[in-house]
Amino acid sequence: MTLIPTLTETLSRARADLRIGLPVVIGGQLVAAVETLRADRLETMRALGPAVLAITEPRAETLKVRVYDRDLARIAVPGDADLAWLRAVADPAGDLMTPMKGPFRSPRGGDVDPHRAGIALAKSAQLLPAVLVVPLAGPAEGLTQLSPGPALAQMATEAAMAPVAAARLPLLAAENSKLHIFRPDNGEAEHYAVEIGAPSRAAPVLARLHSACFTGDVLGSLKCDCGPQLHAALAAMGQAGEGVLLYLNQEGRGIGLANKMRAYALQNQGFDTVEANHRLGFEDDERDFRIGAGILKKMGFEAVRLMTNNPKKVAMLEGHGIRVAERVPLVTPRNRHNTGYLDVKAAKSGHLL
Ligand SMILES: Nc1nc2c(ncn2[C@@H]2O[C@H](COP(=O)(O)OP(=O)(O)OP(=O)(O)O)[C@@H](O)[C@H]2O)c(=O)[nH]1
Ligand SMILES: [Zn+2]
Repeated sequence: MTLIPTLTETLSRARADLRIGLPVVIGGQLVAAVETLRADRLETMRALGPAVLAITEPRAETLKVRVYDRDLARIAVPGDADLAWLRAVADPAGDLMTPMKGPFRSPRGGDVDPHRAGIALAKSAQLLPAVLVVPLAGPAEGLTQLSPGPALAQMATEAAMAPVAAARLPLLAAENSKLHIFRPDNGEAEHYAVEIGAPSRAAPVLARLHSACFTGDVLGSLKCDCGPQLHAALAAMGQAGEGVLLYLNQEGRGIGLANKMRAYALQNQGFDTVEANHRLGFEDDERDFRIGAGILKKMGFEAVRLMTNNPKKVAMLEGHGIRVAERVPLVTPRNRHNTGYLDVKAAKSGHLL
């Protein structure tokens, strides 16, 4: 029994630090998220040594920055660059109005795991994936400290998840329903499971893995198909008398609502849903599907009849120990606002629509 924080707990602190604008120390480097960095902290950091801005490969592609480190790129921060310059590299909002002017100088060689761990933390904090990295010579009192290798390994490991509470919850679609709450031990968002009826654990259960969409699920946005899919899935389970719907808090395919709104703003400039994610520096889909598989297993389900049009969800579930006995299509009506989005999902993401 010890009071010293575990690596998972330290990572959770580091994520919170980046969100509020505090740098963290990763492998002797001071690392700060560009999105939340304050001007006075930037000054303090720059006084310590040569500053490097680390961005992801998709963002580097947009900015025509050389990528020497596979999934990430480094830019030497010019002497006269201020916070606005850093933000313009990180945030594509102004790319078309005021394009960033290169050429960018890209350092090579050396250990980039601190940069990589910093970007992974920024992503998991749902910030723009861009971090400022400055070498640190002396001690850094009060700052969270991490070793890059173990930090990266831990972040790639499946989060432990525990059931927290459950209660009966009569729904319009099915009066005999129960809501279960699951909490990951890494400080990330809780996820929910709606259990309808009393499905047998011995046969494939009618299931839906639904990713949170505040705009579609709550506001009735016409830009996507999420709201109608959520209600159609619950209605189908109500009609069948049983089923399980996981409501996974992976808003915006895992990038968070703020970044999804940045992506929508880019879509208003003419980019499609996949291009917008890339310009922001994200992959098309940043969701961790092990979470859904883990919750199903925790609830005692081994096989599902999965309501989805996304073949990747089927493959991911099968890859993580849940047998998909059948794929049940979940096609909802098109409208003039979502038809382009649905076409792009079919063309670029392999959705069967
Ligand atoms: N980044 C981003 N996320 C979006 C956009 N439109 C919708 N989303 C998110 O996409 C996710 C859709 O999730 P799902 O409906 O579960 O997944 P799906 O991969 O489309 O697959 P199925 O609906 O099962 O066929 C939600 O988290 C939405 O918030 C967008 O333009 N950009
Ligand atoms: Zn949606």
